[in-house]
Amino acid sequence: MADPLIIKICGIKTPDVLETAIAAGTDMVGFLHFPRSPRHASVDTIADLISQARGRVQTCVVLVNPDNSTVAEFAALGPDWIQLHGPETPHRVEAIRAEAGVEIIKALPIGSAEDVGHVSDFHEVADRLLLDAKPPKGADRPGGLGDTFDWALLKALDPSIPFMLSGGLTPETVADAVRTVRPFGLDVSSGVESAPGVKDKRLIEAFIQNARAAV
Ligand SMILES: O=C(O)c1ccccc1NCC(=O)[C@H](O)[C@H](O)COP(=O)(O)O
Repeated sequence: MADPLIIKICGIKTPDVLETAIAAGTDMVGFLHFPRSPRHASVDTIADLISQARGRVQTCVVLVNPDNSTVAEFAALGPDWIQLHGPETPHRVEAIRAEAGVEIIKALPIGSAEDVGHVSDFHEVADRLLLDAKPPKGADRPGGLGDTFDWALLKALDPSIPFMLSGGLTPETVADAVRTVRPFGLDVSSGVESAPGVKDKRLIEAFIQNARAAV
């Protein structure tokens, strides 16, 4: 039997959307703290959402290049994961992992063969890797842009490195992504929204259903 596919619905900021994602069968949920994002949630909101999700699905707080006090503040809320979605170096990821005492997902931007070459630098220092589309120059945030990258670039990746796939996935494209790329997990944000930051129940359900049917 194939390993179960791990699905993470990212950028949840309200209790009702959290309930929708859990009922639809997600494995993980992501809460984002980055004020420039349409998916930004305050510390208090994230604390409440983590409490609501605890013991039901895995929770992940997404941070961008956080300082030590920010890491400590969010680690104290008791998420299962902290996702680092900025330009953190391998050394910094390792330090945050030790400091937080929480498992770490490192998101890595992929836009070229050179980017694929850097993935192995993070294999030992993070608990999971998330490969996402590299944002265009001048983008106001490093993720959640709904852009896809060229999955063929991943043919050059060391096959012993497991990863989650992200970047522009939608209910229409997710089955192809699962069959073509064979990631152990998926992450989605824009593709399950009706407008930036507004999650859509039917899109969440369709995404999860189509992803699981493709395994
Ligand atoms: O979603 C954001 O606005 C965001 C902002 C800053 C850092 C990370 C962000 N998103 C993190 C994610 O894990 C997204 O789900 C991932 O980039 C995929 O997004 P999308 O292409 O919209 O599905």
